[in-house]
Amino acid sequence: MLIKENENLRGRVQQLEISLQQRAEQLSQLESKSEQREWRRGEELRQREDRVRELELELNKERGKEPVVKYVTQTVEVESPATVRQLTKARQRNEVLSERLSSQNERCKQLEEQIRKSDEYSCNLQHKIAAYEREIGKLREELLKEIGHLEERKEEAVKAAASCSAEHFQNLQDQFFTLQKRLTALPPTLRSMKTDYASLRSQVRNFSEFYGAAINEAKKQISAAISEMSEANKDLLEKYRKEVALRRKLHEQLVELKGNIRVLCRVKPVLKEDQHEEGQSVVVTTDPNNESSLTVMNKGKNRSFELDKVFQPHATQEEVFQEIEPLVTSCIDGYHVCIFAYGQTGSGKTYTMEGSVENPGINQRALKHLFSEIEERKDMWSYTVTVSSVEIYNEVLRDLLSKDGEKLDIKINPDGTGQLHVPGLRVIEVRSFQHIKKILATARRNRITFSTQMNQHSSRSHALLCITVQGTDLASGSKTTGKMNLVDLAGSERVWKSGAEGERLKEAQNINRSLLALGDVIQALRGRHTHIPFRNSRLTYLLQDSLGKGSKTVMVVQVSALERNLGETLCSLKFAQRVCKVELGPAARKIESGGGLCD
Ligand SMILES: Nc1ncnc2c1ncn2[C@@H]1O[C@H](COP(=O)(O)OP(=O)(O)OP(=O)(O)O)[C@@H](O)[C@H]1O
Repeated sequence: MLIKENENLRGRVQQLEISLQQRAEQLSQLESKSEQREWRRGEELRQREDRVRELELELNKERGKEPVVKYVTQTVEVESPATVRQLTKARQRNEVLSERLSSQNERCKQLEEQIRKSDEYSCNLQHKIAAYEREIGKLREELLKEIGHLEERKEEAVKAAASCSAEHFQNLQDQFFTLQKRLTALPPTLRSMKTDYASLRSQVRNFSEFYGAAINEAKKQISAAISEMSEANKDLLEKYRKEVALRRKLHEQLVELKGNIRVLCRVKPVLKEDQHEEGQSVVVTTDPNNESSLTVMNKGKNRSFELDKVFQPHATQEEVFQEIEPLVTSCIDGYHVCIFAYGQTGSGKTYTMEGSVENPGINQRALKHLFSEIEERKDMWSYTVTVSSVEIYNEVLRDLLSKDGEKLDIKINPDGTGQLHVPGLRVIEVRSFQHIKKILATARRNRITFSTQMNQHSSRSHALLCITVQGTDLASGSKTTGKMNLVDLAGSERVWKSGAEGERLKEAQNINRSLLALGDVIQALRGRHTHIPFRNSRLTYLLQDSLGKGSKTVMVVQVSALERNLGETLCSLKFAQRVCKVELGPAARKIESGGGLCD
C-alpha cells in the first residue's frame, strides 16, 4: 500500500513539475512578447522623434527666410499691384505654414501622450511579470516542500515495509523449518504404507488365483440354472397360453351351443386430449396373458371382470374385427346377427363401429368381408345384399339414407309373416363394396346433418345399419336369409349424472328408456322368460329378430381406463357381465328349402 501511495505521490510531483515547466514556458513567451512590443514601441518613438526633429528643422528654415518678404511687402505697398499679390500669397503661405506647425505641435503632443501610455503599459507588464515570478517562486517553494514531505513519507513507508517483510520472512522461515521436520518424518510412514500395499496386492492376486476358478464354476452353475429356469418358464408360459386358448375355444363352443351373447370389451387408449383434465390416472388394467379378464381399481381394491374377450388399449381395428368376422360369415349362411357397441359417451363406440376414413371400423370391414365371401361362393350361390340405415333419437326413427329425415314408424308386415317392417324406409340393393362405401358415407353425412339441425344429438342417438343377405343355392334352389344389425348405441350415462333438465331430461330419459329396455330384454332373455319386452322401445323393437332366440349377438362394451370415468366404467362392465349370461339358445339358420322356413 505504501509503495502504491509512494507511486501516487511521485506521479503528483511529476504532474506539478510538468505544470511548473508549462508556466515557465508561458512566462518566457510573455517576456519575449513584451520585449518585442517594447522594441517596436521604442522604434516608433525613435521614428516620431526623428520626424519631430525634421519638422523643427523645416520650421526653423522657414523662420530663417525673411526680410526679403518684408522688403517686398513694403515695395508692393509702394510700387505695384503685382507685388501686392505676391505679398498676399506670401502671407497666405505663411498662414498655411503656421497652421502646419501648430498641427505638427498637436501631433507631437499626441505622440508624447502615446509614449506615456506605452510606458505605463510596459510598466504594468513588468509588474505582472514580477507577480508571475513571485507566484512561480511560491509554487517552486511549495513543490520543494511537497517533495521533501513525500520523501519523508517514502522513507517511513520503506522502513515500515522493510520491518514488515522481515517479520513475514521470519514466519515463512519458521513454517519452512516445521515442514522440513515433517518431511523428514514422512519417509518411514510412506515406507510402511508401501509394504502394506504390496502385501495387500499379493493377497488380492492370491485371492483371485485361489477363488477365481471357484467363482467361475459358481457362475456357470448359476447361468445354467437360470437358463434351465427360463426354459422351464417358457414351457410353462407356452402351456399356460395353450391352456387359455383351449379354454377360450371350449368356452366359445359352449357359448355357441348355448347361444350366449358374446361380450367383448375394448379399453380406450389414453389420448393426448384426455391428459389435460383431472382424474387422468389409469384404473383399468388388462392382462396380456389372460385375454378374458380385466381389473378395475376402485377405492384401493381390485375388482376383476371375466368377459369373452378383452382387447388391450392398443388393439387395432383389424384385431377387433377378427373377433367379429365369423359372425359376418354366419350372416351369409343365413343367420341373424347383431353387433352392438355399448358404453359411455366418448368411450369409442363410433370409433369401433364406424372408424375413420383411413382406419375404418367394424361396419366397413364387415361389408368388405361379406362381399369377398360372396365372390368366393359365386359358383355355387347367388346373393342379393340390401342395406338400410336408421337413427333413433328421442324415440323417433329417422332414415339415414334419405335426405329429408322423415319420421318413420315400425309396423308388423302385412304379409302375415309376423316380420317387422318400417314403411317408407329406404332399402338399397348393394352391388359392390365400392357401392356400400358410398352408402355408408351418405348415412354418416346425414347423421351429422340431423345432428347439427337438432342440437348436436349424435352422441345421444342410436345408429343402426341393417344388412340383409338373401342367398340362393344354385344347385338346390334353396334360399337363405341372413340379417346383420350393426348398432352404435347412444352414450350410456346415467340421467342424474348428466344434470339434465327440460328437453334434455326428456332426451336423457328416452336414451335411457331405450337402454333400459335393452337391459330388460336382456334380463328377460337371461331369465328365459316367456315374454320378452321387445316393444318397450323403438330400439329393442327394431332389434327383435337379431336379439331374439336363435340369433348370434355380440356386444362390444367400450370402457375408458381413466379414474374420472370409474363410475361409468363399473356400470358398463356390470351390465356386460349380465349380458354374458344371456342364453339365446343355439343359433338357428333361416333357410327356405322349397316347402318353407326351417330352423
Ligand atoms: N381405440 C381408439 N384409438 C384411438 N382413438 C380412439 C379410440 N377409441 C376412441 N377414440 C377417439 O376418442 C374420441 C371419442 O370416440 P367416439 O366418438 O368413438 O366415442 P363414442 O363412444 O362414440 O362417443 P359418443 O357416445 O359421444 O358418440 C374420438 O376422437 C375417437 O377417434
